[in-house]
Amino acid sequence: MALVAARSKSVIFVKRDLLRFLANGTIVTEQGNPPSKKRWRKGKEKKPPSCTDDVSWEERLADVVTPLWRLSYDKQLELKQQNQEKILSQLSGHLSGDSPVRDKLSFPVLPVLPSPVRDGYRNKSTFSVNRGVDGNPKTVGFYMGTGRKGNIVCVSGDHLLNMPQKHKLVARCYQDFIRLSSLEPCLLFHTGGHWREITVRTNKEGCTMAIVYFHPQSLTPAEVAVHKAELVDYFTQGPGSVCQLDSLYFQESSMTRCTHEQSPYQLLYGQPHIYEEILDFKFRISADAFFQVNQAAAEVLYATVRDLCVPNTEEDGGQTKAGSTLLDVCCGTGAMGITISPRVDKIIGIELIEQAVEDAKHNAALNNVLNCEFISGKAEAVLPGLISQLSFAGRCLTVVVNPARAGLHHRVVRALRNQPAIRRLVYVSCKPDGEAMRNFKELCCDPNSQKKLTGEAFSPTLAVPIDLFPHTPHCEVVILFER
Ligand SMILES: C[S@@+](CC[C@H](N)C(=O)[O-])C[C@H]1O[C@@H](n2cnc3c(N)ncnc32)[C@H](O)[C@@H]1O
Repeated sequence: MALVAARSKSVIFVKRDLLRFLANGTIVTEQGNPPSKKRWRKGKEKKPPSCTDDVSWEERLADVVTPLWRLSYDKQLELKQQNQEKILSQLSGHLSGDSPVRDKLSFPVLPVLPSPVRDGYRNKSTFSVNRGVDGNPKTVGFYMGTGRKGNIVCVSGDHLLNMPQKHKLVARCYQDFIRLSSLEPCLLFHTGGHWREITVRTNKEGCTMAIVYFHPQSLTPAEVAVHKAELVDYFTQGPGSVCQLDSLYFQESSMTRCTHEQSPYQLLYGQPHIYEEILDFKFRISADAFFQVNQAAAEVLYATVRDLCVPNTEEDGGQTKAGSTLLDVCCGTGAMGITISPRVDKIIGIELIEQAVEDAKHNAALNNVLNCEFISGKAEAVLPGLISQLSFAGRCLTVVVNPARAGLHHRVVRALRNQPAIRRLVYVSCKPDGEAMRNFKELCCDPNSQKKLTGEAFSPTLAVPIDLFPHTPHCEVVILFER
């Protein structure tokens, strides 16, 4: 599903830009060519096929998942820079009342900070199960096409540049396991079957967690238990032991995505958590919790966020800013707040996923950070009341927000905008041209009593793009708003 979605807008945009970018005689393939018998030529010259060439399924998949893979990393960064500037000039244009004009930026956009690791950087991958190119319905990889059109093809991700070897190995073993299993795969929910995706999480040290998703259909718990035992046996004693899994989870789910509360993540084997290090802080991550997918680039991101939230601290000799509070909205496992905690008096984090909040509390204690408090709930439900309860006399209130792609709920934007104690707001987004743009405009527009945006307007004063996703068109951007 995710892949099908990823294929839409951004891929089309990149195709167009790639064509423009490579205009000097290089032809970029079109999507939708028929499958080819040509095999993937690993290690050979990356020659882009012409529009008339047959294109292998592997190449087509790489063009969808990592559409910049043919470009040098410098060219990828150049393209991302242009894209970020184009998106952010929309905001400038909107604020000045002009139509958005390219290059007309009213605030600086720094050069994209590169990812320290370019290949195999992902620490989390989810592989689907579907019909392969050879028609085998027990194929583990990434699928293209849609169920509605009946043209789904699942292709192994072994050649994808952003995927680490360990994730590929676990996916291959899972495919081997389900091919041995007597149960059918669950290709479409309404047509039955059981084996669904597998998610693999790894950390810098190579620890590995696998989460298998399973549709129980009408199986009894005792029948499901037999297949869970086979799965454990395969990965601990059988051929899958080559993966050296540190944890094996199992989730029985009859929906596309279930939270732990809706259907618990069952630990079948090993350690309940995976740990990651960022800027010398250690973080526990639960099966269900969000964590940035590129650990090395996440360090660049968190250092940037910290410096924009609490600047000049180095010059102050690393002193805590007296009377300062930081609100970390959509805080996940607490990584942003905790990495900023030495520089402020108090951190308050808000997060929807309960397991992530538990992780955040644990992480504060794990790092001996005593000035953090984490609240579980929807930011739109928690924040308006919280902001009105806090006393700000003489206190400096800074906010960092890092919502999911859906952006911030308008009640959150309203509460932030209408609290005069907030002078600095740092917005972190992996999709600034989507719902986040609506948030930016509401933070910065003239006061509007109809929309209940009565507080003084913010202005964007600096943007720092950071490349967390080499070979893809995506980029994280950190925008500083001040007033
Ligand atoms: C992009 S992640 C950022 C997490 C964290 N800042 C980090 O760097 O790891 C977005 C987070 O927002 C949480 N979230 C989504 N909707 C939310 C809401 N309405 N209220 C609070 N948190 C929400 C998600 O569970 C997820 O942990």
